[in-house]
Amino acid sequence: MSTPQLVVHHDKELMAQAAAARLITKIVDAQASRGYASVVLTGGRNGNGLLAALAAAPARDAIDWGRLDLWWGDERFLPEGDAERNVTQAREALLDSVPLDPKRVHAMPASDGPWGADVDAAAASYAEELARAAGPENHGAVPTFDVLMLGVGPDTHVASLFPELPAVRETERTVVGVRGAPKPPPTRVTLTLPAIRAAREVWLLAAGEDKAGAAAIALSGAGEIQAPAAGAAGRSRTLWLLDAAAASRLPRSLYPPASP
Ligand SMILES: O=C1O[C@H](COP(=O)(O)O)[C@@H](O)[C@H](O)[C@H]1O
Repeated sequence: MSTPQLVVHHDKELMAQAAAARLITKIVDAQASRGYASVVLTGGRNGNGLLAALAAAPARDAIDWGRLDLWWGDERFLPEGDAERNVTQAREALLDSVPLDPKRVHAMPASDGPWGADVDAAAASYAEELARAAGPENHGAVPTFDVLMLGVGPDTHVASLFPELPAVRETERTVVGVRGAPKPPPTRVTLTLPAIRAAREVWLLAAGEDKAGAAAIALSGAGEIQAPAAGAAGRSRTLWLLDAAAASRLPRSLYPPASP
């Protein structure tokens, strides 16, 4: 696993714009070298802010939207079209305004889908969808995502991995159902830490004063069961994208960087 790197922007608007620019470059580079790119989206305010910034960026037209696979890190297990579903919010922020290939948009199941209210069956079906997309080098688990984004919650949760709940302890399955989440809605579907760690790059997004405590805890050596954000890392890069407010309680040894 890679060691976290930090980039701190002045405010959350700038953070969203800079992260969107970074994502455009990543996608364009992956498409140039491999023919397609694979990105995992996050829900939450910071993730949706990034998507809105991407929608407003003229350079978005550099992306070949038809050769982009989109997955989700987690979903609120609600009916299709519910305004609180992460996919609904992503569609509003960006996806409805770009020419994606619908077959490459892998939304997580809804609570009124083929598995009804059975969140475990819904999670298992998403795991199967991921496994079908994985290549032989991925050992049948999940594709090697180019970038996997995670909004960091004020309690250090990422995706729907909440402190101390069973999902954050999962070591075998790639996707699990969550019940009793402390943030509504209580029932969710989430990638697990093993699936997250299969990504080439993991980007953690934290903007706003309410994220300052979470960033400080996760980056100060906390365990992943107590602070799930501490366990999120990419194979080749782990990037924390913060604004100054979210970085305000980081230990001096981490930020600002020591001068030579
Ligand atoms: O519920 C969720 O919350 C987190 C963080 O959201 P934020 O609004 O505090 O930024 C998000 O990462 C996750 O995908 C989402 O389902």
